[in-house]
Amino acid sequence: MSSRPLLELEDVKAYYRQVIGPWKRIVRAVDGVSLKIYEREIVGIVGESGCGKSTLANVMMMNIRPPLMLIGGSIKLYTSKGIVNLEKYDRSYIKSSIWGKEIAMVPQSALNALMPTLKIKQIVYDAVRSHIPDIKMEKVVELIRNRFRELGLPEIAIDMYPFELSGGMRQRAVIAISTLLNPRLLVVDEPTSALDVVTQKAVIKTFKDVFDREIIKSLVFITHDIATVRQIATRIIVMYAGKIVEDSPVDDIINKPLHPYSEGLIGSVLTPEEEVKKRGIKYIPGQPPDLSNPPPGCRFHPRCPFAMDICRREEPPLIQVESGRFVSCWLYMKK
Ligand SMILES: Nc1ncnc2c1ncn2[C@@H]1O[C@H](COP(=O)(O)OP(=O)(O)OP(=O)(O)O)[C@@H](O)[C@H]1O
Repeated sequence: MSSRPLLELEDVKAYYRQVIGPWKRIVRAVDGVSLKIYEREIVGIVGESGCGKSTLANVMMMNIRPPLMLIGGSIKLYTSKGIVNLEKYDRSYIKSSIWGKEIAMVPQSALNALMPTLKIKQIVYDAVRSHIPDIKMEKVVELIRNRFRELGLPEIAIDMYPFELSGGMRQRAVIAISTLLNPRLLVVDEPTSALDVVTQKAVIKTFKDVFDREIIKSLVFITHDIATVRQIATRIIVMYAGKIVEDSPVDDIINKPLHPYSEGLIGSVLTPEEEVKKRGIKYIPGQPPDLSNPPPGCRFHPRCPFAMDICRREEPPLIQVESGRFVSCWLYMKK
């Protein structure tokens, strides 16, 4: 990992406005998140369903549409031409100048979102034209052919319809397509959840290839599946109820998680793994809070076996406790 940042979020708050019949409520899906993604790293963002991972992915892309609202904070992208504060630009500028070229995303639904009536090359042509309006089909086909060849995908797939490809091949094609213009940062949301274990490995290998061949500089991999992400990530960020609770290098967090929630999460899903098995299965009692009415203080305190008075009253800041390790927990604050 280099120390050159690619993306920096500072105190970002992104909330949904929900209207259910006569009731209105605000869901605080991303609530005061600060993080940096550096060049040449693969960052896994993990947490239970509903903790705000997909919302954070959309915030990183500045893909914010109602009912999601950006309430505050800054999203700084370090591009090849300088720093761009994404929150200051409108959607059309971001779409034409940033997406695909500087930062690209494979959303959760990508596997099924490919238009079934169009061949892969036509889908790619339409997508690339939204970034480069005057590009010719021949040029796009040449780009896809080269990229498919580079990533070991069969070139024949370019002339096929999405339904003619297997799930794994479709996901690998999506990776090839989304990195066609060599974006510096690729953000992927649950890219392997719908796939069987063997196919997951092939998809992970494709991510490794785009990273190792420096087609992209860095990768953000969002998932609830720690077992998969640990095969590829260099750093893990754990989210709980719209906030970051821990940010640590992958081996450190697996061997010695700092936050009680990280320990519970890793212990509940990675128990076949030697280093985790020694600590035993950790069960986290209770449910994550309703994000329209989160508890005061630390949001994890109602489920935390170590909760103290201060945890019920005051929100813990995210502090550095060791080199490269950050945690948001009062247990680590010096008295
Ligand atoms: N379009 C929406 N309108 C209102 N609330 C939403 C919307 N999308 C998500 N939410 C709420 O925002 C919170 C965070 O959701 P988000 O999808 O970001 O979590 P997640 O960690 O990605 O979950 P999953 O793993 O299930 O996709 C949840 O409480 C969810 O119900």
